[in-house]
Amino acid sequence: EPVDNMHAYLSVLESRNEMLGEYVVKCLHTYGICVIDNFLGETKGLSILSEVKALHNTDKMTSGELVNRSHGSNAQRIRDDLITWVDGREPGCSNIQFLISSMDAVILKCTRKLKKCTINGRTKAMVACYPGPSTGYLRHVDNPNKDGRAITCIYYLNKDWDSKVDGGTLHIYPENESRIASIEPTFDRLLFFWSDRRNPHEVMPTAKTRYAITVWYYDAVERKQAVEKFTENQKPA
Ligand SMILES: COc1ccc2cc(-c3cnc(C(=O)NCC(=O)O)c(O)c3)ccc2c1
Ligand SMILES: [Mn+2]
Repeated sequence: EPVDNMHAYLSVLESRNEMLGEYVVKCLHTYGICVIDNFLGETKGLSILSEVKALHNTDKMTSGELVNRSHGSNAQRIRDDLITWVDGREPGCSNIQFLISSMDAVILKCTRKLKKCTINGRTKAMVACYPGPSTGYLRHVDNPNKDGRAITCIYYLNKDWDSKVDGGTLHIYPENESRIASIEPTFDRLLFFWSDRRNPHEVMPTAKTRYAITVWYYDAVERKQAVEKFTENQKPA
């Protein structure tokens, strides 16, 4: 019966998220990085990709440019990605919303098992496009100054991507490690890594358009302190 099938489907999904959560926790504790391939499957991945392309083609994305102010006028471009923030309820973003819920479902299975961090919230989803050709994004740390972000979660949407030809590899330089993690932004790939100084990383120049959707998960304690500090600084003297 359809209801029984739905129950069966949901229990399979539940146990898959349980298994994925275990894997993510183990990888983060061991390497600080975790890659899951074939996260949502071809059909769902393609429907998310079509929504992202629509955002790009209807000029919903703006330059995330973070110009290096210290260079003044001859500002050196650090990155040339286009971005837009979505919470998933916008029209034409229902598949992006499904992705965000799927990311949340895995993180929910991790949060009790992660040592020294309690995940209690997240940012909206940042839909990013590195337009080919692009300079990529110079080496940086997502959260260098304790703004509350604990885990970076990136979903890649690039079909038939060959980094030897197309570039766009994400290099992560885990501190205390001599090895570099080279992650190709391939279709339906999900990546987690600690957002703080443990994981400096950079996006190599890309020859063609490169799409990704990123969500940052907050650590409850660090986020509370960051918000308190921010509001403290906002109070008139
Ligand atoms: C204040 O407004 C903003 C707006 C957008 C922002 C975007 C980033 C960001 C950080 N990291 C990456 C990255 O590492 N991508 C790795 C990959 O795509 O494989 C990336 O693409 C984008 C950081 C700060 C921002 C601040
Ligand atoms: Mn980053």
